[in-house]
Amino acid sequence: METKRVAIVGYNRIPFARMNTAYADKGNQDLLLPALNGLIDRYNLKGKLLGEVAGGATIKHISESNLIRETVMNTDLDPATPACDLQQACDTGIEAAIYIGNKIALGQIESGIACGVEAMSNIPFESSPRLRTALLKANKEKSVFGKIKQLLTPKLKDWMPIPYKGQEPKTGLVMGGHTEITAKYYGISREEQDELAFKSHQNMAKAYDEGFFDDMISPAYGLNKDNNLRRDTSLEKLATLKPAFDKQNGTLTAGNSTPFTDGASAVLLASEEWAKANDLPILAYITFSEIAGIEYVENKQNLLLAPVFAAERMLKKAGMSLEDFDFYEIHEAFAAQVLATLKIWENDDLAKKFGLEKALGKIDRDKLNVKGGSLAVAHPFAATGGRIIATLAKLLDEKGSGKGFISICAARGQGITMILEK
Ligand SMILES: CC(=O)CC(=O)SCCNC(=O)CCNC(=O)[C@H](O)C(C)(C)COP(=O)(O)OP(=O)(O)OC[C@H]1O[C@@H](n2cnc3c(N)ncnc32)[C@H](O)[C@@H]1OP(=O)(O)O
Repeated sequence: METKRVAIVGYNRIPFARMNTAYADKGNQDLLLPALNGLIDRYNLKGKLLGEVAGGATIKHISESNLIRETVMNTDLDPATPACDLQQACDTGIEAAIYIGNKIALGQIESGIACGVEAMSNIPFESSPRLRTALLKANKEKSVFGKIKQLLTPKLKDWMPIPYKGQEPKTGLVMGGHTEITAKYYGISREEQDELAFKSHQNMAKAYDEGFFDDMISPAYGLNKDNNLRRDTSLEKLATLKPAFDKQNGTLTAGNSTPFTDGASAVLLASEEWAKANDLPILAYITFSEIAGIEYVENKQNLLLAPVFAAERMLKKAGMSLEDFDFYEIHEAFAAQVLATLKIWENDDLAKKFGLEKALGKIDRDKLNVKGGSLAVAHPFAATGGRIIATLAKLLDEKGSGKGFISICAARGQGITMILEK
C-alpha cells in the first residue's frame, strides 16, 4: 500500500508562562482553546471539518477525560471534528503529531491538528487513600450517624490534599534528582550547563528581535510574549545560583533547569492534496520518527537519555547520519541531559558502553536550538512537542530546503526523535 506524505502546514501557540504567573487561574481547556482558535483564525479553518484533533496534557483533572474533544467543541471548527486524548509525559505533543501523521500517511484522514497543553498552575491534588475510602463508605451509609462515623475514621493529616511532586514512581526521585545523577555520571560540569542555558536565552532573545515568533504566537489573557526569557541573564549571574536538587554537591540550578510552566501549542498537519485544496503552503514534511524506552531504575543516570537509542534506530532506517542535518532541536529539560546525550552520541567508547553500535557523530553547536530552547522559552510539558515541531518547520521553510532533527526526552525513561524535511 502506498503511503501519503505528511505535510506540516501551520502552527500556533500561546505565550508560555512560568507557573503561577499570567495563567495562574487557568485550566487546561482555558489554555488550549486560544491556541486552537489562534490556529483556526490564522489558516482560515473556521467552520471546517478536520479529520481529527489529537493531543493531551500530561496532568489532568478527573473532570478532563476527553479534554481534547471537549475543547474542540468550543472552538470555531465544525463541531463534528473528532478528537482523541493522548497522555504521555513531555513527549505527549510529539506523539500526537505522530498519531495524526500516521493517519494521514495511511489515507485515513486528510488533515488534523496535533496539540498539547499544560496548566501546571491548576494541577489536581490527590487525596489520601484513607480519606478516599472513608468518603466512599460514607456515601454508601444510609443514616447520618453512619456517614459521620465513617467520616471520623481518617486522621487529621489524611484530610490534607497531596500536591504533585513529579517523582518517578519507580525510583522516588524527581527528574532534577535523576538528572543530577546524570550530570555526575557523565561528567557534565556546571560551567557547560550554564553556557548552554545562557545560549538558549541569547538565541531566543535574538529570535524575538528578528520577529521570528511574530506569526507563531497568538496572545492570551493579556500576555503576548513568553515570560521566562531573561534578557538580563549572564554567565556570571548563572554561576551565582544555588544548586536546586543536590544542595551540597549539585550542579543543576534554577538557571540550567526548566521551570514549571503553563502553555499550549498546536500544529496543523495535512496531506499534500488537502494543503493544495486549502491554499496552504507546505512548510516541511514529517519523514521519520522513532520512540525508545530505557532502563532507569538500576541506571538512574539514564532516565532522560532514551533519545540516544531512538536516534540510532531512526537514522539507520532513514539511511542518514547524525551530521546530515541543517538544524537540531533538542528539548532542553535540563542543560545536563542535553549535554549528556550529545556526549554519548559523540564519544565512541561511551556510545558502546551505553549500548550503541558506535558513536553517531558530532552535532554542530551553531545549528542547535538556534531560536532558543526549553531553558529559555520554558516547558509546559505536553505543549513542548508542538513548539519544537513548529520552530523546526519554520526554519526549514525559511531556508527553502534541508533537513531537521528533533529529540525529545521524557519522564518514565522514554524518548522520541523525528526528522523533518523540506
Ligand atoms: C516531564 C518530562 O517528561 C521530561 C522533562 O522535560 S524533565 C523536566 C521537567 N521539569 C522539571 O522537573 C522542572 C524542574 N524545575 C524545578 O523543579 C524548579 O524550577 C527549580 C527547583 C529548578 C527552581 O525552582 P525555584 O527555586 O522556585 O526557581 P526560581 O525561584 O524561579 O529561581 C531561583 C532564583 O534563580 C534565578 N534565576 C532563574 N533562572 C535564571 C537565569 N536564567 N538567570 C539568572 N537568574 C535566574 C531567579 O531569579 C531566582 O532568583 P531569586 O531567588 O533572587 O529570586
